[in-house]
Amino acid sequence: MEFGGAKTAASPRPTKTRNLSAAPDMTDAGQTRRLKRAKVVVLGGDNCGKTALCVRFITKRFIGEYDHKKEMTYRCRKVLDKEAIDLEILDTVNKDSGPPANTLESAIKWGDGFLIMYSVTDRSSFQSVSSLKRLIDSIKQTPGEFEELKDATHMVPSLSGWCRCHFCEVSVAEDRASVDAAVTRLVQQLRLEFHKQLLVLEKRSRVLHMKEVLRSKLTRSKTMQW
Ligand SMILES: Nc1nc2c(ncn2[C@@H]2O[C@H](COP(=O)(O)OP(=O)(O)OP(=O)(O)O)[C@@H](O)[C@H]2O)c(=O)[nH]1
Repeated sequence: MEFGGAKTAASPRPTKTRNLSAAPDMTDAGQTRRLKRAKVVVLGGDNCGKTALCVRFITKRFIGEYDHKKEMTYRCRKVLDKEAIDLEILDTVNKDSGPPANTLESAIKWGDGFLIMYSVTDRSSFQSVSSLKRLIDSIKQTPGEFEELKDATHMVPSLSGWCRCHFCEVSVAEDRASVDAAVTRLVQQLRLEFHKQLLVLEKRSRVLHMKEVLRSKLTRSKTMQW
């Protein structure tokens, strides 16, 4: 999970899909033991730059104004850290009163990884970071450390540690590399998680295999006694 400030110096889902470059589950590693696809959800307050970030990442361009009233899923194939990955990036809409809770919840259920954005020129967007992280933690059952936050609510490094998120400072307008770095960092974390899950699955299947071998040996020796 990532969160970041922007604007200066950071399914089955019924959404429109825009395929801006090429084609894309965590579980689909094939035999190559690598993460081939990932679903990323971009979250954040109103006008904090979510669409700008998605468009910048995919097309490399910053166009300034974005006609964006509905959530949109972008698909692209990217080579990040020298490995190709098919990404589905869901750009959520957060107009004024915010999206209906069920829309946000289903977006979070759908996603593998999350970019929570805020704008350094909009304090309220920064304040919404913690509620978004709480929502992700409750839906994905990931650990948060909210009870430890005391007076440091407005300090970014504290919020980053408190949220257990990596923090990136991004300028979508002026620094494309910072956008790529933020997404790459998220994909690195997803790859790490994927490999952890793979190891757990392999361990489980080895245990099951050993149990099966032992059971068949025991059955055979009983048969011989009879
Ligand atoms: N100066 C500057 N402006 C930015 C940056 N990123 C986005 N903006 C501007 O901020 C405004 C909002 O950007 P959007 O990408 O539409 O924000 P959003 O979060 O998708 O907006 P909604 O989903 O409609 O709430 C636009 O006018 C962008 O041009 C940035 O890095 N620097």
